[in-house]
Amino acid sequence: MSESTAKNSTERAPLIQAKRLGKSYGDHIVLEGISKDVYEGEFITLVGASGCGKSTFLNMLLGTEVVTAGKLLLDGKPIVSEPDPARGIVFQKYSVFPHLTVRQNVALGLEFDQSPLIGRLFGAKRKAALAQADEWLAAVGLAQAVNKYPHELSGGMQQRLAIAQALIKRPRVLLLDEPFGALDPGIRKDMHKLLLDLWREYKLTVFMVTHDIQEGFYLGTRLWVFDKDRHDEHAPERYGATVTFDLPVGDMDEESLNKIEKSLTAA
Ligand SMILES: Nc1ncnc2c1ncn2[C@@H]1O[C@H](COP(=O)(O)OP(=O)(O)OP(=O)(O)O)[C@@H](O)[C@H]1O
Repeated sequence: MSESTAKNSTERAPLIQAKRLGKSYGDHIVLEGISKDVYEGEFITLVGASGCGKSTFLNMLLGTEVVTAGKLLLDGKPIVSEPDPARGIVFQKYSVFPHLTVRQNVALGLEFDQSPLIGRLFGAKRKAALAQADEWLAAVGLAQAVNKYPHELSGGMQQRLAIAQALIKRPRVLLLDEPFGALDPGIRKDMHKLLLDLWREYKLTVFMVTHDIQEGFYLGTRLWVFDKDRHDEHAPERYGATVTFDLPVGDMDEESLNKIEKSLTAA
C-alpha cells in the first residue's frame, strides 16, 4: 500500500482533496483542519467516537451537507452541494420502496436519472433498465431474488440490494455509512467478501464508516481516525474533530494501535 501511495503521488492527481476542511452548525464546530489527498481506488475506513463527525464528512462528500470551512474537491473542483451519480451511498438502514420488487427497486435509480420528472421509463428503455438491474443483482448475489419484495429478504440480502441500488449508477466513489452494523457476524463476513470483490472489479474509491475497528483494519487500504486534537473543557463545541491518524493498513505498530483504541474509548 505505501508503495502504491508513493506511486500515486508521483503519477496521478488525487481524486479527492480536502484542504483545511471544516464543518460547523452555528457555533458548534464539528470538524476542522482536515487536509487529505485520496487517490482513485483507495479504500478508506473511518473510525471515531460516536458524534465526532464521520457521517458529516461522508455527507459533505455526497453533497448533502455544505462545506463551511476550507475546501473539498473532486477532480480538482469543489463538490457541488447536491447528490451526483459519481457518488453513491449505502446506509445501514435500507431505503427501498416496499411495493416494488427487488428488480424494480434497482432499476428505479436509472429511471429517475433518465426521466427525472416522472421517474418512469417505457418500452425499450425500461427493458434495458430492468436488464441492467438484473446484471447488478447477479453481481451482488441476488439473481434468485429479483422478483421478491424487500420484506421477503433477510438483513444481508437487503444490504446486497442497497449496494446494487448504489452501483447501478456506476459511481466512482462509494460511500458506506456503517453498512453492516446491523448484520450477524457470519453474514458480515460474506458482505466483506462481496464488498472487496466489487471494489476490485469496478475499481471503486470507497469511504466506509464503521464502529468496528477490526472491520476497519481488515477492509481498508487506509484507516482514518477522527478525534479532537484540542479541547476546551468549558466550551466543548469550540473545537472540532480532525483526522488524527491516517494509517496504511498493515503498517500498524503496537503503540499506534494502543493510542487509537484509547482515543476511541475516551470520548
Ligand atoms: N443537521 C445538523 N444540525 C446540527 N447539528 C448536526 C447536524 N448533523 C449533525 N450534527 C451534529 O454534528 C455532530 C456529528 O454528527 P455525526 O452524525 O457526523 O457523527 P458520527 O461520528 O457519524 O456519529 P455516529 O458514530 O454516532 O454515527 C453531532 O454532534 C451532531 O449532533
